[in-house]
Amino acid sequence: MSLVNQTPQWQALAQHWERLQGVHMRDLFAEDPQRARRLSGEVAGLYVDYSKHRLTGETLDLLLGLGAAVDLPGWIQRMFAGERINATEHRAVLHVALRNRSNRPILVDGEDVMPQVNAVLEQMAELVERIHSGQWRGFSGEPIRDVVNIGIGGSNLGPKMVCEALTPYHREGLRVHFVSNVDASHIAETLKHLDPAQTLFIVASKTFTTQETMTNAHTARRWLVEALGDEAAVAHHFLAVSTNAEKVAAFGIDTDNMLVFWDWVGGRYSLWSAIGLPIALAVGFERFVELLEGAHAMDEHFRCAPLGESLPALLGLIGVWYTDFARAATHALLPYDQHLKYFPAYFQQGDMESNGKHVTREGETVTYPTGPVVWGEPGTDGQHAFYQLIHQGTQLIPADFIMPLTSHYDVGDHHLKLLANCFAQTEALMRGRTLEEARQEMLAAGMEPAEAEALAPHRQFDGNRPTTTILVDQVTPQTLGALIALYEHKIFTQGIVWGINSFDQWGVELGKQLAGVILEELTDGAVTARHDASTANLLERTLQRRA
Ligand SMILES: O=P(O)(O)OC[C@H]1O[C@](O)(CO)[C@@H](O)[C@@H]1O
Repeated sequence: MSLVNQTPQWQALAQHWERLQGVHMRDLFAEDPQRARRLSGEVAGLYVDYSKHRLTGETLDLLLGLGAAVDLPGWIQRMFAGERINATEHRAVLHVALRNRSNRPILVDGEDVMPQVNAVLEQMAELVERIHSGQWRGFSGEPIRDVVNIGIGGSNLGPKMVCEALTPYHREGLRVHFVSNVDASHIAETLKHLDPAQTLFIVASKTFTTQETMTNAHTARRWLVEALGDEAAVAHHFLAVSTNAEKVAAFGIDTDNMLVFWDWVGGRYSLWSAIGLPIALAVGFERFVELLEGAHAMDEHFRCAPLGESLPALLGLIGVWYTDFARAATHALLPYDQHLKYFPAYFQQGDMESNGKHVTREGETVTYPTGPVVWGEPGTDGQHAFYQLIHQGTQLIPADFIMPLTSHYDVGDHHLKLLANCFAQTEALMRGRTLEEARQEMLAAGMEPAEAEALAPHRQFDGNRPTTTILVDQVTPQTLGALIALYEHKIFTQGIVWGINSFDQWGVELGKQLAGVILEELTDGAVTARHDASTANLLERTLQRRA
């Protein structure tokens, strides 16, 4: 296929944006009392309001036309059918199989993957039971009290985000920690408080070659063996989750203590696999299954709903509208739930590693923006930090507000205040405040007319700033599963529209390769490779100062 921006559907959207950019959402709401009802939907416990967007029925028709032009429905079917849609790595993309609670056969090269998926789930359930019940003993016979997940990127962010999000469901008696950074402070500070005799490490790495993870795993191993005085202790204190049995065995972890997953599970889509073991340990295996169920409900919606009713597809297409036509460079994720504090970081990897691509699947350079910069913080902290720019800055920042209607913490009127803030922000971002409104408010408060006149431009807000509001009754394993799957499929939708491969990550390779060369130089104390003048100078200076 040629570039998507050469299609008539794209051209029509570009012209449509020209016409629509002067239109204010206030007027769209005033013209259509049914707008909020029409532009919202409910799936798998999520209520999604996408009415506060700079779009009309015509915009949606054009966007859906674009989705049809790139054969989005066909690509969805290809993913669910186990086709090798990750062409640069010759892999299927089947995180949906990991949570396929219907057990419908999903074939890769003619083989149903569901029996393997179910076998690992059973293995996880048994392991969790053994650890929770105290049957699993450490080398000196003590039960496990602390679990340390050692992994990075997709082998860290997913389980860490979900464990934090489900804090109200945590079981007593077992603490789960995460170590990812190769910065020694991360592992040193984590281990400082732990008793080796009661600590279990999960070394989580799809490849089992990642420098940071292997370094941390070796440090943990040394710490354990030094404390317990015997290499044999490793078998009692280390589990591995990986696709690479050979490397696991080479590290010294008994492959009986290994949980597998498969090359058709992308790292950033792997929390549903055995990579989710820390989640099952933190909240119990039944809750982990509920998480899978929530995601499965969203998967079924994405697989079966017509594009015009598919919430992930609609959110994806609306995202394309802003990225490519309104030229918004970033997208904010703003969860109004303290325990969703890692949600933006999780989808930084999810979105930016997936859609931060500059060539199409066929290798042609794109001439339109692809994945936006994703960022965010929980409300209300964000309100007191960066919302100023979202309200009155010169950049257009579409933002998602994620709001549970009830809290797990019944404390005074905190939650009402949180709700009020969330709704107030989206209302203010949409409506803004005109110059005249700003003036009148100040005069009504008794301000001198001259001062009111001078201040009015500062207190005026354009509004017309787009937001999506996602409501859940409560953050539960099910609603969280559905929420994550919603975003995964949104990212998929956008990758298909942009014609890119959302499932490889070649962009992280070069840095890794160069780090290998530089590490050797730093270890040997001599700069021998060819570097640019800046890097060479920095390395020389580092070597001198550390000598
Ligand atoms: O699970 P692994 O193989 O250690 O990889 C960790 C992470 O590194 C990356 O390859 C990026 O460097 C991610 O895609 C992945 O999630």
